[in-house]
Amino acid sequence: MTGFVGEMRAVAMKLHTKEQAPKEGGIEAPKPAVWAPTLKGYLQFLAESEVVYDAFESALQEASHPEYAKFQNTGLERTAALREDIKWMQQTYNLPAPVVEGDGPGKRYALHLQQLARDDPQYFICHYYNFFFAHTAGGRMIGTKVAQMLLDGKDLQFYQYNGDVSELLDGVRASLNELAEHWTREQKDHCLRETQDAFRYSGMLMKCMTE
Ligand code: HEM
Repeated sequence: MTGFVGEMRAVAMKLHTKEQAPKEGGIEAPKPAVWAPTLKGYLQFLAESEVVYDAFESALQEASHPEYAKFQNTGLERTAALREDIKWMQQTYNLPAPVVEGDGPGKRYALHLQQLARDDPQYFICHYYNFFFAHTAGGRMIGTKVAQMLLDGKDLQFYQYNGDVSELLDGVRASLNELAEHWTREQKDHCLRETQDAFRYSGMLMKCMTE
């Protein structure tokens, strides 16, 4: 993959375990014990994720840095789809509305993103790339697995896009590369250094599935 997106991808792939991404993962980790998501936990994960997508999408709309406008209405937005899925899960499985706590992983990440969007565009863009692209790769794999285990194979709106997702991703890759052309080498390195934190925050969200 060319341009700065290629650099961001290479750093992200090294932070995967070999179990997660056998071809490119760089981390040797013991095989996890049986992974057992629950309906309640998965619903919580969707609700926490909605808060995070909303924070990303609102910050991009607000565009406190004008270059964020490139990432408005890309077709990768997920907030509306998540709202539908959350309603569907509650109704179908007769579950209470999930409560998103102020000190939970979704709200904490959202708050952090609001601050980064204002104060540190390179860090914010690093989170944007990792969060939105992870969802279409490993996120989709997890979604398929959970659907088979718990939802009778139901394909949630969260995993469905209007149009060909690989074309949507290519459009965003081109915008990311264009944006980074205006960055110095120091700014690019600064952006890449935030990848680990993007993994850390996403990891906290994913933990909800098994709780
Ligand atoms: C259980 C967790 C995960 C699994 C199983 C997983 C798996 C994968 C796999 C197999 C790929 C390669 C896709 C391909 O190009 O063929 C990938 C790509 C990627 N993953 Fe993950 N991943 C996980 C978690 C994460 C997390 C937490 C992040 C960061 C927040 C992340 C960020 C990315 C990015 C940025 C790519 C590149 C996507 C692209 O080039 O389009 N992944 N993941």
